[in-house]
Amino acid sequence: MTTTNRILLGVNIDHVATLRQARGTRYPDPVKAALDAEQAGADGITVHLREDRRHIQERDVLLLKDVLQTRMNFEMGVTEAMLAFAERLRPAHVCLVPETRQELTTEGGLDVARQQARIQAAVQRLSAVGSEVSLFIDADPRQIDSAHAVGAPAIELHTGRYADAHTPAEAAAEWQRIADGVAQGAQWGLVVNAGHGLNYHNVEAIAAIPGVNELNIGHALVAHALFVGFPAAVAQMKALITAAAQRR
Ligand SMILES: CC(=O)[C@@H](O)[C@H](O)COP(=O)(O)O
Ligand SMILES: NCC(=O)COP(=O)(O)O
Repeated sequence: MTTTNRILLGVNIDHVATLRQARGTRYPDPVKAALDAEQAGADGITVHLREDRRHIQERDVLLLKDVLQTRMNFEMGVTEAMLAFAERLRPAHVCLVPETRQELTTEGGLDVARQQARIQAAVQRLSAVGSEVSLFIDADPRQIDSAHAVGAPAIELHTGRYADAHTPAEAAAEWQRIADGVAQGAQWGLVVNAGHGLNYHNVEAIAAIPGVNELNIGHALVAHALFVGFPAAVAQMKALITAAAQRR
């Protein structure tokens, strides 16, 4: 496995939009948050255009496409409408995620193993317009093998179960599952990212896993920004993960 001490921070701005949508106002603007995040050290900006449009809107994505100086990581469900939208948008990265309307948040990874043909077709369509396609999956050996089999160049391992662990033993077991998943993905030559539920208290152990390329972090960062401001929240997270990655 080729390892590097460098780790990237993808800042997810969905929940800036959540606050705006709660009142139907023009503020706070996720586009401003994205620009502030870039200035504070974000390596990329992640947005999830959900089918129910509960937070990010098309308007946000189109504006971001024009103004971002880093790169957009566009999260989307695997539907014909979203595929057609992404083909027109041509983001630098697309992350395919599972989506259901009732869920509070993305509760698990994409089941690539059970829908290989459908995911492979999506990977091919998005790769054809120049996007690097990543699959948001659980750190499950079968799903990682399937991600490789369908031709995805990248995966993002779902860290939600690690973040939600109730005991240190449970967290350690989930951490090990993720570390094993990173090693397996790297053996296949995949770019391995991780994210979901990461915060200022639990992120360092994940950032210290050799081979992790990028962490996508949103909810905790936006929450912290309420108290310290968006640039400081991003800078603190970037410093934390950069220092942790030095310990690899
Ligand atoms: C796919 C993922 O983990 C994040 O984008 C997350 O979905 C943030 O948005 P929600 O909280 O709406 O799930
Ligand atoms: N893909 C995970 C992501 O973008 C951010 O998830 P969260 O930090 O908002 O839970």
